[in-house]
Amino acid sequence: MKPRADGSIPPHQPNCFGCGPENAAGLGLNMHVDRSRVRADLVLDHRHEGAPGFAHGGVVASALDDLFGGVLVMLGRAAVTANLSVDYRAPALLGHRLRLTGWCARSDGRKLHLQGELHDAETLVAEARALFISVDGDHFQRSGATMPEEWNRWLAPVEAELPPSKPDI
Ligand SMILES: CCCCCCCCCCCC(=O)SCCNC(=O)CCNC(=O)[C@H](O)C(C)(C)COP(=O)(O)OP(=O)(O)OC[C@H]1O[C@@H](n2cnc3c(N)ncnc32)[C@H](O)[C@@H]1OP(=O)(O)O
Repeated sequence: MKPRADGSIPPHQPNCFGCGPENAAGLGLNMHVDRSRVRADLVLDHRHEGAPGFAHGGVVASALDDLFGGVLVMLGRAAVTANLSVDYRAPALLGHRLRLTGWCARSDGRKLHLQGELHDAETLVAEARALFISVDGDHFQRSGATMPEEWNRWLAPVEAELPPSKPDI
């Protein structure tokens, strides 16, 4: 799995909660590569509500987690979230166009240290740090479900160091 020629990132799989177009309960993220970052716009609605008019914090965390899944595609690494930390800086308002940005701060063997931000125009709404751990195909066999064809190439183990990247926002 890799970004398309136009920089857009294909869904992890059609039913992915974050980016799958066939998941009616999903967030419908459309991600794209912008230099060494991944970006996506997100408009949340009443399905995602916590306090009246505000997005649920868990939904914000899910969006950032899946955005990191887009960074994995950009990097060509198959990995899973080991740790995700979110600082909520301002309420995420329903109906507003929110912008997600994610990048790889550094890698250390199997460990990928990813960072991301969520903005509403110029307002920083949330920032996240995550530890992802590279995995191979055996990790996903445990569900017993059929893996998407395009994951096969992605799931080859990779140990090489990745160059650091920083956001430009
Ligand atoms: C196609 C795919 C794409 C999939 C993309 C699909 C869509 C993307 C969606 C977003 C991503 C998700 O939600 S993923 C779903 C949520 N995540 C999961 O289900 C993962 C569940 N956890 C696991 O399966 C496991 O714990 C792993 C794979 C993360 C690690 O297990 P392991 O492989 O046995 O490795 P282990 O030896 O424990 O750890 C390796 C090193 O990492 C460190 N380490 C491990 N966990 C942590 C931790 N929480 N905090 C600090 N450090 C940690 C260890 O100390 C060790 O350091 P050292 O001793 O080497 O120094």
